[in-house]
Amino acid sequence: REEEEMAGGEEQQQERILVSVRLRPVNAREAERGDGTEWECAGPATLKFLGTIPERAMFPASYTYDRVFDPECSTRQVYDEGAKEVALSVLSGINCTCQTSIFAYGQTSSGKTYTMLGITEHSMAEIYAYIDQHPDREFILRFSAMEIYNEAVRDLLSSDTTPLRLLDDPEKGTVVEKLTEETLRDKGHLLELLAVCEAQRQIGETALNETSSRSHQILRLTVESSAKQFLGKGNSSTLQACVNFVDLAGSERASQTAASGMRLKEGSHINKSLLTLGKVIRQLSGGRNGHIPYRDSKLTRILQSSLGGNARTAIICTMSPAHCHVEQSRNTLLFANCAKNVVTNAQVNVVMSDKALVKHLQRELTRLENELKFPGSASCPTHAEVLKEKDEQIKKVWLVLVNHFLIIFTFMVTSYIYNNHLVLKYIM
Ligand SMILES: Nc1ncnc2c1ncn2[C@@H]1O[C@H](COP(=O)(O)OP(=O)(O)OP(=O)(O)O)[C@@H](O)[C@H]1O
Repeated sequence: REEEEMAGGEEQQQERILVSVRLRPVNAREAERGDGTEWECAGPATLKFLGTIPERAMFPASYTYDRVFDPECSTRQVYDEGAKEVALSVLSGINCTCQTSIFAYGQTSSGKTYTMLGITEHSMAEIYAYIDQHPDREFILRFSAMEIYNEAVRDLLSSDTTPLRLLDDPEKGTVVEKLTEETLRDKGHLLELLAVCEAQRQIGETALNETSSRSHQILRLTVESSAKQFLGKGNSSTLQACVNFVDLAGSERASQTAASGMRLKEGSHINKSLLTLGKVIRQLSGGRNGHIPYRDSKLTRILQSSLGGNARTAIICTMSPAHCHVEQSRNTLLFANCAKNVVTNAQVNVVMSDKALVKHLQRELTRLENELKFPGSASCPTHAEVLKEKDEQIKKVWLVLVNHFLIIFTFMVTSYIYNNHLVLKYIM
């Protein structure tokens, strides 16, 4: 029955990016400097600028998002109210050709990694809990991980540090060539791989953060599921989806991070790609007119489908409440303001086998023929009208049946041509 309900396949839902802001507590360094708190949460969705500096008077006094979290909020609460809905949509078949993504964005030392670690853990735990509660379905989970360090893409599940190339695939968009994809045995296996990623990621010390992430990290979990009772019978359909957990490197001021040499170079790459991300978001928030500069950075190329189009996305913007970071915090909020105006279209997709589709249509035909033979209800005015209506319905079903045969045939011919002749373009 579940398989039957899935017939028809695709449904579009227009929605906005879910945007929340998390204030972290003042840290020891900021407290030592005697830096006061410049921001407070005035309700569940409003952030207030306390405006203690006269020259900041032109800043907006308050900002509204889907949710704001004060320094006392736990990561669990941030997950529940700012990410869970998006993360778990991976289980309802939001299409894999679109991207379900959760981003952490903010200046260096504002709490992105702290937040994303928790969000990833909670999401994975709930995905596995869901799998345990659905023994009637067969799940296949695959995991991959990459980082973008100094504009080079690196596989975090491989010890080979050779930069990976980006390819333009006509169907999937930008794909990372030769990226390792592990099929997960169980939750323990996933935790092992997460630990490998943590160990492999580029971390460095700056004046603002002892363990500053020097790269953008993208963890990707792909979930495929089918109903067990239909498996191997040729009439099964598969739900496919994937979710990205994106921990961006933080924007930074060289004067504040006291960066020089290697750290300075890293900082300039980070700022450049974040600038492109900002431009893309700004352009998208204006209704996607004109050129959108996705190709100006590896980050925006890889995340293109998460940002516009066929996507479901949550962004958690992290902020320090301290006085010394007001300028950077304001930039973060400007980014958040643009992000909340970006509209995406999530498609719920079911990959249905040809046989399943034909069977479904045949069953519908039989049902209509039976209704015609045994008109059970007296609600129709005349027998002739009933017959005419049923005739029309049968014609329609036949038309749909013929159409689907044509689509399947065209698809098979196109696949044949594609497999034999089409070569992906290689573009770095
Ligand atoms: N909400 C929070 N509650 C308590 N501690 C936090 C919170 N957010 C961040 N921290 C602490 O602040 C420090 C910096 O956090 P984190 O490394 O997550 O920042 P970041 O934004 O990822 O920085 P970078 O961009 O430099 O990598 C860490 O020691 C972290 O434990």
